[in-house]
Amino acid sequence: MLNLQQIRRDLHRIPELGFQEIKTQQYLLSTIDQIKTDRVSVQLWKTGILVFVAGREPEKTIGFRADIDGLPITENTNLPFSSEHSGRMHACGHDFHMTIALGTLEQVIEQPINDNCLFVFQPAEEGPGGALPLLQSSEFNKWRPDLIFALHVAPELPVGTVSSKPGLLFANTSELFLDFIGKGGHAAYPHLTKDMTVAASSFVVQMQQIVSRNINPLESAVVTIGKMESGFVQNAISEHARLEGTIRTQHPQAIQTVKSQIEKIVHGFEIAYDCSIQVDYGANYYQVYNETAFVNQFKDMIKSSKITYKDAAAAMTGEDFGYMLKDIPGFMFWLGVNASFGLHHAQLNPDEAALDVGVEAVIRTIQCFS
Ligand SMILES: CC(=O)N[C@@H](CCC[C@H](N)C(=O)O)C(=O)O
Repeated sequence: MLNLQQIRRDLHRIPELGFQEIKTQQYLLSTIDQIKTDRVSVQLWKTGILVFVAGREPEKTIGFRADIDGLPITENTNLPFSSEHSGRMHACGHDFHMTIALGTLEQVIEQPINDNCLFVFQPAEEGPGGALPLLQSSEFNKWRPDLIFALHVAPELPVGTVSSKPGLLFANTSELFLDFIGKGGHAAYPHLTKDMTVAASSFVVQMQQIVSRNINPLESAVVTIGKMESGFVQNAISEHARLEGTIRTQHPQAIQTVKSQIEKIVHGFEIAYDCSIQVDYGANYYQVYNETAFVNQFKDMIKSSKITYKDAAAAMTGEDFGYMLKDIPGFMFWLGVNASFGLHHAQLNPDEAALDVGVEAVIRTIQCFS
């Protein structure tokens, strides 16, 4: 029997960024090898893995997706199994998602169900996005599921709890990268330079009015700059600044509204600061929109188990799983992991007691839809 706590800790030590999940893929493959039988077929897709388990009397294929990448965050938990990869951390719980998928896979192999199951270990959820190219791949389409679901850890929910809602669960997103190019020089001669620290700082503040003045107050949108870089030394004026952020909206079309406002501000700043500004929107994710019938069936099934069900509110998090739900019926739910620090925090430390709850919720969901 797989030791899920050990697996989670092993995976936690080796976080890798999107499409660089080489060690993670190796680790997953060797674990799958330990439990594989002749019912099981394994297919690699880039740094991800697809595992197909043939059912006893299959009428359809049920998919479960687990994302496998880490984040460019330096871990600060002091855990004995902290990240061994400098500047990388499983700060979004994907180590939990993978472990729960493996634990469920083991159970489905040991006690096969009627329908086929597809376990999707998907790379690059945090960026640049693995779900969309995977959906279009021949590897995925060979075993294309008839329905698919996924979970995400929720630090604010107690262990033993799951949560979901019909309709919109996660937002539409777009990454945002802005490069400001001006003219550097001595700190004492600002009049001879085009100072990109001042331009970029002012841009961050100006952008905060986009949502409040352009989005219907009854709808939601977020513009966040998570990273700001400028200059080399305290006594020189910076000729290059870079802002990295993300746009989130409740409605798909509102992403365009925000982008077009950003472009207007860019144009004004190029004139006002006599500089050039390059805009790159990086990866864009479609909203996670849950099918009502699946969520209701899931809710009823959970209520008949020891796990607690809570109705969720929509969140402004993003997920490229939204692309899968755009094409394939299904849903996503939150799994409580009771942690004091939230997702994307360097001190995130989910409670490992949630691993067994996750496996139970996933196996019950597969059985419920089979
Ligand atoms: C669940 C979660 O935290 N997902 C990420 C997805 C990132 C999408 C992309 N890199 C972006 O920032 O727009 C999130 O940050 O919500």
